[in-house]
Amino acid sequence: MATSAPRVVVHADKQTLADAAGARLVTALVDAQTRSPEAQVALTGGSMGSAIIASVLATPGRSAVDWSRVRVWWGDERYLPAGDPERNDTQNDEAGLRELGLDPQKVHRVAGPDGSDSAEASAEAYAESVRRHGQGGWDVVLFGVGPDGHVASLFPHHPAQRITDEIAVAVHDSPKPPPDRVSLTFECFERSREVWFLVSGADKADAVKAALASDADRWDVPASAPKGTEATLWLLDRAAAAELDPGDPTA
Ligand SMILES: O=C(O)[C@H](O)[C@@H](O)[C@H](O)[C@H](O)COP(=O)(O)O
Repeated sequence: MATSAPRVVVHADKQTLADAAGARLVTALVDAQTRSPEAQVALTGGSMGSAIIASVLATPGRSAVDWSRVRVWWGDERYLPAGDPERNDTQNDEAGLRELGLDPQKVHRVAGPDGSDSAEASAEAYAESVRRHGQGGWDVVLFGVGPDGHVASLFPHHPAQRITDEIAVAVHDSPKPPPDRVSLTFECFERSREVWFLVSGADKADAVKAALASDADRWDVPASAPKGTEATLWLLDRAAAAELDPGDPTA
């Protein structure tokens, strides 16, 4: 599948980055709804995953989106009971997701131990939901990036990232707590029109540099792998961009 080369956009600070990405997301969803009846977005956990939702909520133009026609997914989820404060969806809810006017039937949450027998069963059920309701692929996939270069719950040198021919996988022994997670796979992310990495802070600067290196290997730096078919955007604040070479064509 054709992929789009990464492009870097640097904002002054974390709040500006979140606000610009929030406005960008509103526009992307309006565009998606002019192409097809439903827009499909995959959200992320972590600090930027919540920050962009809070910014969308504060964007005046958000009413231009028909939120009842947006399908929401998560690139990964921590395998914890519904409502657990450590779950990505709970954190997104607290940031304002519930206030957007989404149709709860179209908000696809990953089952935790209260709704599935195992992380494997949860991953299989999630994959089935994607097959049933996400056939067209994602309009926008949001990723945070860890200081180790992970995306979603695909970690460097972790066997789960080697799994192909699956839509979603169970992840155990995650180096970032909690240890048990469910993640969409690299293969699944290939079905993305636009992939956006939202990265803030000096502790991420080395990971950003490594992911954008022309010889980056996904086994070492998972964030180097996902690419959109139409756009691959690295949306950074200045601190996260600090290690990029100003002469770099992507910078
Ligand atoms: O479950 C998670 O923790 C996330 O899905 C993870 O992939 C996150 O997005 C990155 O670790 C960045 O997190 P921060 O933005 O908090 O650094």
